[in-house]
Amino acid sequence: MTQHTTTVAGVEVDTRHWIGGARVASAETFADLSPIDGATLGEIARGGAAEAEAAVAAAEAAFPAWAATPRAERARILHAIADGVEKRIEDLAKVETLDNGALLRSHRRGVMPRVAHNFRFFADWLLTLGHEDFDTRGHTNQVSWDPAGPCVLITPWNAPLMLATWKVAPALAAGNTVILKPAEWSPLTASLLADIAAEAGLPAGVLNVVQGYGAEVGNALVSHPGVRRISFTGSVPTAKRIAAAAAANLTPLSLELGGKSPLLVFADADLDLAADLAVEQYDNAGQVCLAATRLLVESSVAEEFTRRFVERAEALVQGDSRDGASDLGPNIHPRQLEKIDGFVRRALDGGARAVIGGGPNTDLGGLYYRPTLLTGVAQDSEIVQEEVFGPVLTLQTFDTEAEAVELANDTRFGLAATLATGDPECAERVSAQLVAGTVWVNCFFVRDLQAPFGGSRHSGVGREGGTWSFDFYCDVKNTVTAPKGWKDHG
Ligand SMILES: NC(=O)c1ccc[n+]([C@@H]2O[C@H](COP(=O)([O-])OP(=O)(O)OC[C@H]3O[C@@H](n4cnc5c(N)ncnc54)[C@H](O)[C@@H]3O)[C@@H](O)[C@H]2O)c1
Ligand SMILES: O=C/C=C/C=C(\O)C(=O)O
Repeated sequence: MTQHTTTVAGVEVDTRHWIGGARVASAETFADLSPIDGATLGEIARGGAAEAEAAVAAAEAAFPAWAATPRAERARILHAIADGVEKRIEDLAKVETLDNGALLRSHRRGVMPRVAHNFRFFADWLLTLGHEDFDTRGHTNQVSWDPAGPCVLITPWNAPLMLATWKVAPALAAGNTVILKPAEWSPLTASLLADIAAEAGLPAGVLNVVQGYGAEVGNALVSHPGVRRISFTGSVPTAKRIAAAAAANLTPLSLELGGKSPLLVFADADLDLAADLAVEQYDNAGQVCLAATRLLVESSVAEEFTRRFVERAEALVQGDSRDGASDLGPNIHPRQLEKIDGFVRRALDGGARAVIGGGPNTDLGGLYYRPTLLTGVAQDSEIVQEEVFGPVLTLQTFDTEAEAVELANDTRFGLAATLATGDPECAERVSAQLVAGTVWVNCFFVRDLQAPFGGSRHSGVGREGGTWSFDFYCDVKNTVTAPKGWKDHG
């Protein structure tokens, strides 16, 4: 008999889909492995075209009633989901850690509280959306935020529940129904979210979770003509496939993609702060889209900066993600480790030098890669141009502000940039010239959910966050009403 649940870190997780308020199995399953020790965490339902069809049908059927639910009631239910997340932070943190290998302490303290905040923030923001009235020659214009319909949300494995709920919450708040397809390398917390949402009173069919491979059920979902919005976070090659599928139905898209973001360190920077910011780029074993993986340092301080950076990087503890002393856990999957090592090997063969790291951590074995810093890298080399998505940074130097900007902008990405400088005018001048969705000055990863978030160039299409999320997830309407007794003689 097929098992429909698995117990992970003492937490029972349903391994089936959640469609129309019911658990649905598939004939086939796939194995979900833990990056920490390679253990099989569960056999997960492997959806295909039939499950995609059923999920879209459920989302279509649930849409009219949810769209007609008063905003205050939708907001109340989203807050109840946040309450449910907060009650289960420990369960969610433990399951996510085993599933994607990120640090347990980060999941407990930062990520899962942020998941709850995603729901609270968009519930509250919904209630602030105005009916902006304005006047045109006596006529009133009234802008309204109408729900769009079923939304397909496709998410990656590097921060599974955080990145999923950053889309689920605004999509639901806007009055849409949702089909969430989590990444196949980290499917578990999405299933727990389905339980939490049902317990919070979210009506059947409003949130559906479909498991399986991108090329199978993912492709069927994004190709479906009944879908009104597709929001995707993931890699550039997948984004191109999804955009092509969406084009056939003209389905509006939001794409949050990869990056190769710079950290610019100017000579007048607080070098301790700059080194702290640089070392932070190893967080989540480098599997962060926003990571500033290219350190661009003014020549006159490069040696001193490097010394302070290396001192900090060498103090990082690599080990089991459940251990509170660990700063860096494993990478997600053997394929990812091979990919990371391939980038580093080719860079070293091409003449780069590893200041620290440069290969897998053979003391720990498994999927641990040593935090790596490469110098002697050419601007047009693969290691400078392509996203590694592992704990690998490069360091290049510059002599002038203009050169710093030129290097910073010289990739096909434009997700984020971080500046370390003591001169606010320099920060302002440089920020104005950078191609990036977010620029942080003397800080990193400070995220206010009302801010626009997204990437330029190949880092994405569109922005989400605050009103930008509702702009995407709603059919925005303008109703123009003539004054009483008005006749157009025009
Ligand atoms: N900009 C951001 O906000 C952000 C945040 C996190 C990660 N990322 C990026 O995500 C990437 C890492 O994630 P990944 O390796 O999981 O990305 P990926 O593109 O391989 O997969 C992402 C998701 O897309 C699905 N998918 C794959 N093929 C599909 C298809 N043909 N149709 C529909 N769905 C399909 C996968 O199953 C998965 O759920 C990195 O490039 C990273 O920079 C971006
Ligand atoms: O790995 C990428 C992390 C992205 C972060 C967000 O999307 C966010 O903070 O909302």
